[in-house]
Amino acid sequence: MTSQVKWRKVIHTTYKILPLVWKMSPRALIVSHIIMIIQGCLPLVQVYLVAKVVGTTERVIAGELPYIYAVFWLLGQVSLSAFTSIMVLVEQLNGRRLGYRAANYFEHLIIDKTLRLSLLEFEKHASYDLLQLTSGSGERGMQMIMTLRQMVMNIITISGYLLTLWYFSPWLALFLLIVTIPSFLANIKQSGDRFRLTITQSPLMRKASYLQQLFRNRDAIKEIQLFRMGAYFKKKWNDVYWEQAEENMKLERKSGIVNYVMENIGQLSIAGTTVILVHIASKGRMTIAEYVALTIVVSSAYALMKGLVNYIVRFGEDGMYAERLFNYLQYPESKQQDAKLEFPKNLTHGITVKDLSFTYPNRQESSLKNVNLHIKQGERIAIVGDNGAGKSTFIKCLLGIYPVQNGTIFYDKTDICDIRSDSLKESSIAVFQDSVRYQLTVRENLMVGNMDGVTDDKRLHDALKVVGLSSENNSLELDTALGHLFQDSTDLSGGQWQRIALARVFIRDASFIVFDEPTGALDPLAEEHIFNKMLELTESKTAIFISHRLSSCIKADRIVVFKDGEIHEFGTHNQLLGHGGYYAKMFQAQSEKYQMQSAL
Ligand SMILES: Nc1ncnc2c1ncn2[C@@H]1O[C@H](COP(=O)(O)OP(=O)(O)OP(=O)(O)O)[C@@H](O)[C@H]1O
Repeated sequence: MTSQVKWRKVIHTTYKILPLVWKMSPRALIVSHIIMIIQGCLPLVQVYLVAKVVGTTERVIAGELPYIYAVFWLLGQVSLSAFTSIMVLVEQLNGRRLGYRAANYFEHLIIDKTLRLSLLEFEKHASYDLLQLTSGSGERGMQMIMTLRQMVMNIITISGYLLTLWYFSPWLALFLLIVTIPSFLANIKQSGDRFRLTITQSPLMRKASYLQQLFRNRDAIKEIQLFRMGAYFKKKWNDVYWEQAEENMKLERKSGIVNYVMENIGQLSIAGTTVILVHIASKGRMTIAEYVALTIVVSSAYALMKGLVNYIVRFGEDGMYAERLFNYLQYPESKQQDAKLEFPKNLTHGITVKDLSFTYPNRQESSLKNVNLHIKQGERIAIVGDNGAGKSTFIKCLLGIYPVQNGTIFYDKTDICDIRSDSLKESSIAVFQDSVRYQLTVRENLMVGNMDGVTDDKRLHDALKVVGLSSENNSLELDTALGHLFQDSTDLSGGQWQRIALARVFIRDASFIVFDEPTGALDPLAEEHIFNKMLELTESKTAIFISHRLSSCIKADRIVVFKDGEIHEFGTHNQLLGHGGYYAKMFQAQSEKYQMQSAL
């Protein structure tokens, strides 16, 4: 993102935002504009009333008018002030309402867009940053509209003031306009500096906030205390904090001096204008009442013009932030969005992978290289291999989480690229080693497996029973809130959270099931029990298990060994042992470990 306010972009963003705001709440926008016009005219009426009060009082003192006339105009002034306050209140409430709606509406746009983006986009640093930067951009967009409104309101009032001054002397109006120019230029310059600093500081701010958050995260605190890293992280945060604060203070000092000079120039300008007024009055071309009213006009017009400059600057800054929202919304979407076909209802032929290669966006080397594999319908495949061999990447491609870059994947005869994304997700289910621990109820955590089955308590209880979380003596209630973030919630152990994730599979009728090391935190008996249940469940289904515990893989129909992104070996357990290759070596190493442990 550019670190300068680009006015062409700001205007472009305004064009895009205005129709959205209109769509959100036309009534609130109309009300807002009517109030804006009224508010823009009120200061002129105020000046008129001041002139009337002073003029009438003068004549009352001179005995030309009865006392009641002065009271009448004073009452007019009080009524106007009450009316102005009501307008301000109505506008504040209306503005708030528009603000809430806008924040909500823009957040909907961001969430919907996020759901349509391929996960691969988030692997790219740039798009991840972009998502981070969208936070608050909706509010900035709304702020832009409100600022624009304020600008128009100021322009209406200023025009009225300038016309009034012009009526008495065009020089008055021109002088006032000219003296605002330095303040305008200084403000634009300051705004550019401020915006540039915010953008260049953004990585620093994120780092400071990350380090600060470490001290607010339960798991991180555990490690920090245990490894006595507190002082180190605190110093790291402190350094980043002050680096950022020093830069801010430097800019604030500079701005403070410029503002001081501008303020004094402003006061001198008002004094200069008043001298012109005195000169005109001395020529007998205005009354005392007009003189008083015009001095108010001069100081109010100057203040409003200064305000206008600030609004213009803020408008530019908000526009640049709001532009991020549109950048994000324009991000290329997953190609899967255009796919039209359904996932084959009952797989008959199975899954065929041809020459599949995959490279992560931020890496040079491919994580999958020309993978070829046919998985028959109803086959249970175990995938094994070293860390980083490409197992998870492979199944993410199979599940359509990552788009196919090179090669093809067929479900029966249908190319994965032609299968509608929601149909693919409906027909498959996967449990990962790092499943999300939703800080919600047990029921909601299970819902992730099957939204429709959420009211079928028996089915949910049965699933909990299979994974050992519901027994006659000790049962997890479906409406128990889980986690540690909210009051009255119960946290689970790592293994119990894994069981929750596994239970999702047992409430879903998917034809293709994937387990990506989801049993690492289970005790051996539970793992054996759940593994047998998984085999039962997947009896006639196509399933893939990724596991580092080779003893669990023996029962699989076939084992695929991944090495450096390629299929190194595949066959049944006995075939691979007989082959005496990498699998046999790994199996031997694990068996020896168990034998040694049992000998001890
Ligand atoms: N998001 C990512 N961005 C860049 N590279 C990645 C990403 N995820 C994985 N990789 C790289 O791709 C390769 C394959 O990773 P993958 O996660 O598929 O391995 P794995 O076999 O599942 O490993 P493990 O057994 O440790 O889970 C590794 O070299 C890894 O560093």
